Amino acid sequence: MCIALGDCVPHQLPQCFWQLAWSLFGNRSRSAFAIVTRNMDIGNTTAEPPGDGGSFCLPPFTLSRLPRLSDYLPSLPSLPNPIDRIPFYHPSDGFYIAPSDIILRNIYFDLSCPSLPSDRLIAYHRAGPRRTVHFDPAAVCAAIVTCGGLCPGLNTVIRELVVGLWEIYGVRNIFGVPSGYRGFYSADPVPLDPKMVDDWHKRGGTALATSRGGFDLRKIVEAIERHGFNQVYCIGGDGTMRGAVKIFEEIQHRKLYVSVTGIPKTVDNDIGIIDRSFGFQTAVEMAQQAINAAHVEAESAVNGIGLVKLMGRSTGHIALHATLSSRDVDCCLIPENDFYLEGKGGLFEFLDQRLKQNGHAVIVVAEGAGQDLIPRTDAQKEEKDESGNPVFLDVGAWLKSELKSWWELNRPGELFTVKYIDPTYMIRAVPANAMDNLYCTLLAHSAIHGVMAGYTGFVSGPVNGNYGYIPIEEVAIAKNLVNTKDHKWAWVRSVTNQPDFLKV
Ligand SMILES: Nc1ncnc2c1ncn2[C@@H]1O[C@H](COP(=O)(O)OP(=O)(O)OP(=O)(O)O)[C@@H](O)[C@H]1O
Ligand SMILES: O=P(O)(O)OC[C@H]1O[C@](O)(CO)[C@@H](O)[C@@H]1O
Ligand SMILES: [Mg+2]
Repeated sequence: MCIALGDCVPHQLPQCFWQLAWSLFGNRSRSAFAIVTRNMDIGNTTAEPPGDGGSFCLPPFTLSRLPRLSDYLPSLPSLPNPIDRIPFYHPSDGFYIAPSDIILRNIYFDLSCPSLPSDRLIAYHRAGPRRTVHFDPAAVCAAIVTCGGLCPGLNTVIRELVVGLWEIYGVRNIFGVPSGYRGFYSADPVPLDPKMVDDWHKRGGTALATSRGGFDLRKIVEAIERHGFNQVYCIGGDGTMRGAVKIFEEIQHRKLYVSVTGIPKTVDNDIGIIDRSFGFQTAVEMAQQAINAAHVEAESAVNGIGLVKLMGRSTGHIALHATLSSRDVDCCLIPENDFYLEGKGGLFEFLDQRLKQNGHAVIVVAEGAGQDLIPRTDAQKEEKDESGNPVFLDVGAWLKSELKSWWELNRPGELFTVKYIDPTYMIRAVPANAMDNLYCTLLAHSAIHGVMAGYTGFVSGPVNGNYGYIPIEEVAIAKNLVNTKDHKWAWVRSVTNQPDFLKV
């Protein structure tokens, strides 16, 4: 648990902190509280919880340093935020975010640990408009690019970048880069304005088009210079973020007056640090429709199995969340948890029991699960897509065929059917739902505020519900895997009663 205290005098902190903490949360022993003051004193206090009997000391938090254009361009213009002049906003006290406003990466701690690991004590700058900006709106030339696979909400982010830049900051030169990173050097930029993007949030896909591969750093940076772009918004997944890191580093190396920001996108929800990626909720909702259909098909057959393959290259978040929200699933297979088919504790034994009990069963499998079980040629082992991601074999089709062989061998002549549903692209090609649209708007506007304030090489995103600015390198390497040792996975197993697939 963490509390941010606004205007406390540091020496009064323990007293007022506990009063506030206790008024809010009551007597919860072993909760960790970080102390944050306006003058950037962070943590490092010893306080005794009333009635708890113990005392503890939180080490200081480390504020993750955000790159700024002023790191290498010392004489940038410093201008009042144009929001001051917009009648809708009336910026009041507390409207602008100060450099001392931070958010915490972790908000729970185990105080019984002898020393808290420093990588858990990280803080980030809070996202939002700053009092001064380092770009004159009239001189801004913004580029927006979408890379990697589709994800619900891509068009909303583009729309909100255009509308936010135009309406909030008065920027008039905004361009879409067609077809992903390769479009910087192989296509003409498309001018964008609010009228043109007006209904894009209602459309699936990306109106700018996307692609994999084609990352030629020299050509991309030369194109940025040639077109005069000074703000580059890269919307994409982990690969896109790694590419954005390289673009940012090269721009820094060349000392260019160009700010680069990443807006994390991935339907798989495999990007770390941020709470979740946009479009994920929408994808889970769509996945549930496929599970419903599989359940109806399975229930309506004799010894029916409904099999649904969902996206999730290296993570099973979609499968897990769709399973938990559906409650019709008998077994959820994800890449983070190996499984096996035959023998004691295997999938077949489990399904045999379920069919005897219920007459039907539903299996959800993430596309990256069980890949090591599927026989493949040497060429197939080496296959990669244009971005270098491994190409998977169809686990659903393989499982369907294995299930049929198993049944024919063990219960020949008895009725049995497997209905395989593959909604892979359907769950990501749809427009974002209401909550994802809202999320996309906040992401886009946070990114704009950070860029206008002169930050660069950063990603904006929600961390424990608060929007922050995170150095892009950190996001590019942070992976969000399903933790099969935590409560959520235990919850899946308790809902499905599926085996743990730990061979005994
Ligand atoms: N290490 C890297 N360095 C530079 N560019 C990269 C790197 N990895 C990927 N890219 C580029 O980023 C773009 C998108 O990468 P990729 O196809 O892996 O999708 P992604 O951004 O990870 O999104 P998703 O996985 O959600 O579909 C591609 O143009 C690819 O060439
Ligand atoms: O067929 P495509 O467009 O390469 O995308 C497939 C991949 O993209 C994702 O949707 C996102 O990375 C993965 O779940 C999936 O493996
Ligand atoms: Mg990726």
